[in-house]
Amino acid sequence: MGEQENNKTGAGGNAAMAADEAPPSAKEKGRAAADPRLQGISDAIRVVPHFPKPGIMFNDITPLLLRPGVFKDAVDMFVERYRGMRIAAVAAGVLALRNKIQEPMFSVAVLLGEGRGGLQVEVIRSRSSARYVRLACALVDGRIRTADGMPLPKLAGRSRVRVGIEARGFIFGPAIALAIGAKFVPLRKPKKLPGEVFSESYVLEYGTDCLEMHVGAIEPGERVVVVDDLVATGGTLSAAIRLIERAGADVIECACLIGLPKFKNLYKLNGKPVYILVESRK
Ligand SMILES: O=P(O)(O)OC[C@H]1O[C@H](OP(=O)(O)OP(=O)(O)O)[C@H](O)[C@@H]1O
Ligand SMILES: Nc1ncnc2[nH]cnc12
Repeated sequence: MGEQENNKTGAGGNAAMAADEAPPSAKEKGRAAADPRLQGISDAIRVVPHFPKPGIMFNDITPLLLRPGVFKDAVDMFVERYRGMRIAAVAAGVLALRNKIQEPMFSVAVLLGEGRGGLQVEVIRSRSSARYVRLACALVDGRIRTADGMPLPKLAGRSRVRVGIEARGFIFGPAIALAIGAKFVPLRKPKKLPGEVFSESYVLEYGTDCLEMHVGAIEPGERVVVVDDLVATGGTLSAAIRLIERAGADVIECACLIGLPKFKNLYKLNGKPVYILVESRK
């Protein structure tokens, strides 16, 4: 699967669309551009030059959090986008399953074969040292084949999950999750979660880091939206997407309050779209 990215700004600014997706209609663009809440959100973000190190224009969301009306506007805009989103029954992408087959750390999938029905994969997912969950499925272009007759809806799942990335993602994620009736799954920095974890390293605008997620927090087939305050290089979101896909779940979209224009169109999110409310002012 080729990597492509898809930025959608709530401000209606230069959206770069995935090749196979229709561009937003003039009506959609007009509605987004006309939303008066976006100006208030943008104005409430403070840009601090040379923090945390020289050359970085730091986008500080704390002034926005001091203004409950603006904070609520930001949460509401995400809630309005995701509340009515129809959840399709797809367990995981072919890319994710192929990744699992190649990854010794998560060596839980075995390729059974490839036929007219698509790719047939046996997934054995470790939940704890004592217990294993065994699933067999085949996925190609969203079509699912079960190898042991497991009913499709049960395999695919229909639950909604909202994932928040430590630490600023935690500010927005739970509020949005509660409003849309989704569970909230924290992705944390290393050595914070007590249970068995998946780990992913990534590169930041100003360093490197690692994210962890509890094994079992997200089930195969669950549809997930990843929330963070800001996307710069996209390294954090990419790591989050990899973690979630390793759990066999499907990332529907990434949602960020702020996008940094200097990285626009440069980050690779495994073809996952990112919905951005406002672009950084400087
Ligand atoms: O697109 P990227 O280049 O990955 O950068 C974006 C990430 O950087 C910031 O978090 P940071 O790691 O500074 O930590 P914090 O949330 O704990 O403040 C921000 O909250 C995003 O998570
Ligand atoms: N310029 C920036 N401002 C705030 N958070 C960031 N995370 C990565 N780059 C950032």
